[in-house]
Amino acid sequence: MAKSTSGFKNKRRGGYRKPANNIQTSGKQGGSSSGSPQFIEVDVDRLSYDGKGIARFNGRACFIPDALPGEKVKAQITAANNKRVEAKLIKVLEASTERVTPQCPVYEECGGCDLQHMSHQSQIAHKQTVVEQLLLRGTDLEQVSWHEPIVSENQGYGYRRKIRLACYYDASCQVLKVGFRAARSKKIVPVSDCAIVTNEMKALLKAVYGLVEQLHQDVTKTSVLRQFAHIECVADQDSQSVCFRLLERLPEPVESIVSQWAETNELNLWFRVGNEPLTLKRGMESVSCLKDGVKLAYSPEDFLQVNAGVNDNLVQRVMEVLNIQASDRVLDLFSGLGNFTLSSAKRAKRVKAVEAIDVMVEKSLDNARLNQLENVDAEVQDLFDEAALQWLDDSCDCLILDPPRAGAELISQHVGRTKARRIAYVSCNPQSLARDSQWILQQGYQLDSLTLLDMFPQTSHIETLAVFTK
Ligand SMILES: C[S@@+](CC[C@H](N)C(=O)[O-])C[C@H]1O[C@@H](n2cnc3c(N)ncnc32)[C@H](O)[C@@H]1O
Repeated sequence: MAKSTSGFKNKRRGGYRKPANNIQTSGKQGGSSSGSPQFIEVDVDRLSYDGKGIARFNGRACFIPDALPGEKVKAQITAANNKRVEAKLIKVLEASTERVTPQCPVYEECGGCDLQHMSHQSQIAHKQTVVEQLLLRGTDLEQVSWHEPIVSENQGYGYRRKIRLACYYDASCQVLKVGFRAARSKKIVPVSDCAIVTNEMKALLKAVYGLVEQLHQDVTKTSVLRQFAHIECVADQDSQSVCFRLLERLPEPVESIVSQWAETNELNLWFRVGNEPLTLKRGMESVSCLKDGVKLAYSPEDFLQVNAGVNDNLVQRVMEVLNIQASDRVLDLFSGLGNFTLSSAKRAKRVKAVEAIDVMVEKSLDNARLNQLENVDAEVQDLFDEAALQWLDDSCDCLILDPPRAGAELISQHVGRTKARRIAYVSCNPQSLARDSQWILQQGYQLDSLTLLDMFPQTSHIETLAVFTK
């Protein structure tokens, strides 16, 4: 793979996130006392959990995005306090063998990815190390055992099937800007050549930018272009959908330009205007198909796992490790549209799906009907609320947990009450996973295995499957 060894430009031009712990952004401790920029040359020793290179500088940890362990780099200090220094990469002086050339033409500006400069294999190894360190630190475990990771194809490119495009009408140049936000900034970066999206999404992006161009020609009223808040796009082999999130309804002639555009590109077209309900203007709800034949209907605004290939393998792996028997009751918590519910229902006696959003609960029941599954119950519950514990006692043989980043602390604290023999915990935050694992272990479960899920390659987001048994 091609290596980029020098002249690596700063990719954080768009802005700088002021660190929380009272860090100075003036020259007092970080820059020179005159306030002029301070450049340093340092050796990078390791990566932080969120993928920044860490070096030592004057006895403090110095965090440098885009730098890799084993590299000597020139960096510019952007902020500092007594404990830590923040710096931006100016130049790689000696490159790591793990450094690769990012495929995306807008990688340096866009806030979407932060690890494209690291080989795909090293990203996976790094993420595995982070999970292991956090688990060993946060629990009484002395070692953990790993399954083969579930790896994204194509070296971790071309996988993302769902994106949200930010929109901003720039009155100074009378232009509607559409794209991803730059890192820690409101600036919008056009992403017509985004390298991490699916081929179908690439085609859809081309179509969206074509529509934006047409609107600039046909719609002269700025009051119309201001109405675009954001655009949700979903595109994979199964279907392509777009949802325009609008502040106010578009005038009829403009709406018909958009409808005609959707017709020409054979897209499912949705609008959400202000707080009004989501409406399907053209086409139909999308349906995603899993390997085991399960069909999942969804709209572009629903939570959908962004990496279809990894998700499909994940669902099958969860089914395997839970080893669901025909007499089993399965409890699927944080169930969304029923991604795990339906495959479980094909194997189990009965499945109960629990989720906070009522629309998702309704859709999971619709999805059960779509798959002719009659053994699914679904209900709305806030699983961070003590009231959710009332029905936990002796509720299942197998438990699936797939919480948001905050994790599932309350449920983990009481998980023994479910009487589950096996637990599959799908985590998108290794810190909450480590905390919750300790609660689960304290109730007599053992951690059987971990699987690194390469759900978000080229980014520092970490997804893991942890399997507990009793
Ligand atoms: C990571 S998603 C997983 C969804 C689903 N399991 C899937 O694979 O598509 C987390 C889900 O938890 C739901 N959720 C978030 N907070 C919740 C809460 N406090 N109680 C119950 N569900 C919640 C979200 O609405 C979302 O559907």
